[in-house]
Amino acid sequence: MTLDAQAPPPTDGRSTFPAIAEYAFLSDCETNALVAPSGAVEWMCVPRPDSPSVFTSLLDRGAGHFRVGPHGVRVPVARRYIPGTLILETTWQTSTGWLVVRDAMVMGPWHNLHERSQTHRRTPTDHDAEHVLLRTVKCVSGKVDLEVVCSPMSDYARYEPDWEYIDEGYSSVTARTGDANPDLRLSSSLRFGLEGRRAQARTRMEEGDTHFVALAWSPLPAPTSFDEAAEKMWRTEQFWRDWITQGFFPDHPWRIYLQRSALTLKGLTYAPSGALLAAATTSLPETPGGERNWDYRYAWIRDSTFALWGLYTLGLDREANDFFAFIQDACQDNKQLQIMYGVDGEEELKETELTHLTGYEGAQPVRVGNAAYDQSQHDVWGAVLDSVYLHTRNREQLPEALWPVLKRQVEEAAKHWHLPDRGIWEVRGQPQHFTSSKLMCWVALDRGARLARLYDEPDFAEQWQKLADEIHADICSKGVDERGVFTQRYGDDSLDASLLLVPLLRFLPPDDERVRATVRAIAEELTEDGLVLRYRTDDTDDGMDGEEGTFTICSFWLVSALCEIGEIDEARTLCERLLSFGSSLNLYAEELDPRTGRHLGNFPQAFTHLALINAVMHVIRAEDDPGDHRAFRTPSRA
Ligand SMILES: OC[C@H]1O[C@H](O[C@H]2O[C@H](CO)[C@@H](O)[C@H](O)[C@H]2O)[C@H](O)[C@@H](O)[C@@H]1O
Repeated sequence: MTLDAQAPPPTDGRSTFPAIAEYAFLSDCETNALVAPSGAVEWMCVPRPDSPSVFTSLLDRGAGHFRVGPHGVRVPVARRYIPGTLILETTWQTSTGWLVVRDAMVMGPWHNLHERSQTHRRTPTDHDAEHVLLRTVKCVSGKVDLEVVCSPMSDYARYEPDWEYIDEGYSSVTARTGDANPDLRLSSSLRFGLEGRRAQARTRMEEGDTHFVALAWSPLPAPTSFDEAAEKMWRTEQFWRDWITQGFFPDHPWRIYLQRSALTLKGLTYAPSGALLAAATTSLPETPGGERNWDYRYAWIRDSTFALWGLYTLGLDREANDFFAFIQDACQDNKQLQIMYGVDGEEELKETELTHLTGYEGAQPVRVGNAAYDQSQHDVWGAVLDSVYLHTRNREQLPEALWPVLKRQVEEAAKHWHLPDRGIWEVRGQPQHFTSSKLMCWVALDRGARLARLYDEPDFAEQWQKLADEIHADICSKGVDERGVFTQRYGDDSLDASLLLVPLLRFLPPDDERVRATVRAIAEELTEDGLVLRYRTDDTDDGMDGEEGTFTICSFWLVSALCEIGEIDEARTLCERLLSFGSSLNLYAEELDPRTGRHLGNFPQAFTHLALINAVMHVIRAEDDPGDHRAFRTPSRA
């Protein structure tokens, strides 16, 4: 694809792509966007987060962007989120003045007042996405030349939209985007010129001047004046602050990391259905220039239920209701639970390659869809059962309509636990007897039996408990090597970081020698510069070539597991190090290169943020109660 002149290419061999961790994440809990430090939105998919993208510079420098910033300056002096929100504030200094830009995806009041929503399946709340990306600008000192360039390319940059003016003036324009995306409407206090595939505006701002630019993709009204824009920005700020205020955050220097992770997880929800996305992007490479590039814009049962665990730990439990309703929808008419779905419950996520895109720094292929959707992964039933048990026990309230669905999941685990599968890491090699898959089947039977007791079904409770004990014994005899370390798969001594879940899911108590041996072996033998790999790619047939970075969820799991076995100082040191690797906005991708600190893989990733919450809370609670380092129990794991 030809380079769109969004920035002159560097002449010194540097990448033209921002580092993955430099992107800011915006969301309205319906769709999301990534903003580069230059002020360019380089990734946005509308109307859904898994729709074709309309700005795709993230994956190809010539594939569309939307920039608001000063003319001639590409690097801001500061970027931050307005505290407690997903509103980005970028401060610019030029040779003549200072400019502050705020970016948000607008949240407004519930708007389906006279007719019901076509998209929302969950119980209406007081708020709803307004389908507007809003950018407000203020010159705070001197004079600054402001530049706006909106250059969308719809359908993953396969289609160049036509721009046209909406009325007699210059301030409202529409991009006709073809069939794959809704038309885009741009309204502003500025005057647009239409130049080929771009709508652009330029003006000289003086101290105290304000402007706004709003990009809308639905018939909902966008602001028509700066005052209206400021009011929408304020409402959005209130929405996020009200949400975060429902949580419990310890008075601790690490509070900001917890809040940012919670906000990121909330931003990865898809409110209309209750789904949670694994990440906002597709195909950000796990290996620089490599082929381990996947589409994460879907709802994995595993990632989602773990995310609910993270939110729950902070007292944020309302998202669970919507997700359980999503699962109930997915299983209606006795359908089998899949390991993942589209955000509106789509069952088929056919994987294809977008060969017209260069890929991030040349990493190909760029994939959309995910062929893992029809894999058998035997952790799925335990993930759901554990999540429901966690919420049920502590609310003392049983989700009755869900009980028949849950019973079926326990039965599935009972039927399949002894068979090989693709495992928690979704390997594309041959199915194996993965120990962590069997561990999660034990979780399904164990939590199923506990729930059956709560539902007063003693026969099921007894039958499931018996099988849980059998699986437990099987794992302890075949999934442990002669050193007493839990191994990746039966009959093989390879290590796997998913076995850090053994203490976290209460399979064995933390003072069991096998737990200590496993945690120590992973800490010492499955790390690169102290950060944890999922597994060694040379002893695991995952169907791919090349190496991968350290998997950050696993590094945070190690922090939690070290706390469990009483190694609090080591846990704190590792946690501090991991927190220092966060982006300047405290966001995380899937993986880290421990030598360079470079983030790799999709971004921002729910897995990493949910594990950060659990790790940080483990350390904080262990510090609060030094006499009993094992005082912390995740709520369901007593
Ligand atoms: O390792 C190959 C697999 O990588 C992806 O899976 C990973 O991401 C999922 C979503 O966060 C997560 O649930 C899983 O545990 C991870 O291994 C990819 O989605 C797969 O298609 C691919 O086979």
